[in-house]
Amino acid sequence: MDPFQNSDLQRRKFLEWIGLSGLALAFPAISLSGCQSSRFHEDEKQEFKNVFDLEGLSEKVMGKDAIDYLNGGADDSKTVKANVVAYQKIQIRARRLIDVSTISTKVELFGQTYETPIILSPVGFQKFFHQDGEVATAKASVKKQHQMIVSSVSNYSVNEIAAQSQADLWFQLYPTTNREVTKKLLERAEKAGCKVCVLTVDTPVIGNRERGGTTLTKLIYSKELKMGNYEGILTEGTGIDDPGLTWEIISWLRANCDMKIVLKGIVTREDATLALEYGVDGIIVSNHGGRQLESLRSTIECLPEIVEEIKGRIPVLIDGGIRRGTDIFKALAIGANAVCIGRPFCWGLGALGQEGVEIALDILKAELIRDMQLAGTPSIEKITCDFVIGF
Ligand SMILES: Cc1cc2nc3c(=O)[nH]c(=O)nc-3n(C[C@H](O)[C@H](O)[C@H](O)COP(=O)(O)O)c2cc1C
Ligand SMILES: CC(C)CC(=O)C(=O)O
Repeated sequence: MDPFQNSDLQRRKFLEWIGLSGLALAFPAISLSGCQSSRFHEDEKQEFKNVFDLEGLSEKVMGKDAIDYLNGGADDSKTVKANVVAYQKIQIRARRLIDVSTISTKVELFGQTYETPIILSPVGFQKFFHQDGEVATAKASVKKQHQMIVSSVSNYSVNEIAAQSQADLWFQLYPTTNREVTKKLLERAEKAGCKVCVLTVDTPVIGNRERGGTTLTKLIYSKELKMGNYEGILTEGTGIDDPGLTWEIISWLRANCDMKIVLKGIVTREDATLALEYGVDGIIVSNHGGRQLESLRSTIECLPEIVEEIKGRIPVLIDGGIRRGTDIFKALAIGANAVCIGRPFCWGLGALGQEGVEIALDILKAELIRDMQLAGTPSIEKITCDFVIGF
């Protein structure tokens, strides 16, 4: 496994891939070497029509282990596919002759206004995709004004990411089997300025990642790709997933941190009810991008019963399979307050570092805005269930 990407190779492969290898000579200023400083010629950016173009490039420049780890799911990846396919079954009901000359994508979550409803899901080990890892992602999220959620198993620590990017981050927590260690993780996140703790509840054990083989285990024990948040605190025998976790964790978190608590991984009405009873601040409808339990429903199929149960009392977010502006539109119409994306921004990161993440975010936001114009919904609040059918 070679975790560190060769930037010159990325540049050469990129130019070959888009059939512009001549540009290397014609535009010496267009450089991929040292991805942090690379800037793309506008014409080159046009080559990325959608996030799948970034996926294509990421497959050319990342190693096989990294691609398998990123794109793989549990067992036969049926739920990975279901997440994507389910959006195609839903259709949009557009309204006509509505002034869409100005579009607002602003949303309010946890008492704060966000420029867009598109949030970056927590994704671990981002240095495996690009040497600048989570710092590149965070810089792109700041520049493009999207919220980023930092994974517990990030390579850069939450503190390093915040310091290098000036981002206001949310922190995703995998509680360890040792509460003293978990407490220190929370302290680190709060010190880095995080106001929201996203507690992932779908990982009592790690799913059967057949496609990636032993890659995830190697990542967890890698000396080169260390897990920054655990530096100096992970004690011998402490598990980073806790099969003994129960709803009791919510009151423990309340007692041990001041962050808002958002549950990530809710897929049923019953657990939405319990989330309300335990007083969490929000939920993310998620099946971990199909990486944990195989044969779960797609998340967009889970959303209606959860929205019905929550009745607007706390924000409901969703992730899994979102690849197009129309997918975002459909999720918002069915009742999500915001959406999160995982693999699409990682394709950008793997392909081009920070610039690639920016391109992925630009593409999805531009698609959403155009779709809102075409559907006749000038603001996010206008996107209601009257605008979709077939869910
Ligand atoms: C490579 C990879 C690593 C992930 N790491 C984490 C993680 O550390 N914590 C977590 O809660 N979810 C993690 N997830 C799940 C994502 O947060 C998210 O739920 C999922 O990627 C959404 O589906 P999508 O990739 O189809 O957009 C990971 C997903 C991927 C693809
Ligand atoms: C299970 C974690 C260690 C990483 C993760 O969330 C993932 O690979 O999906």
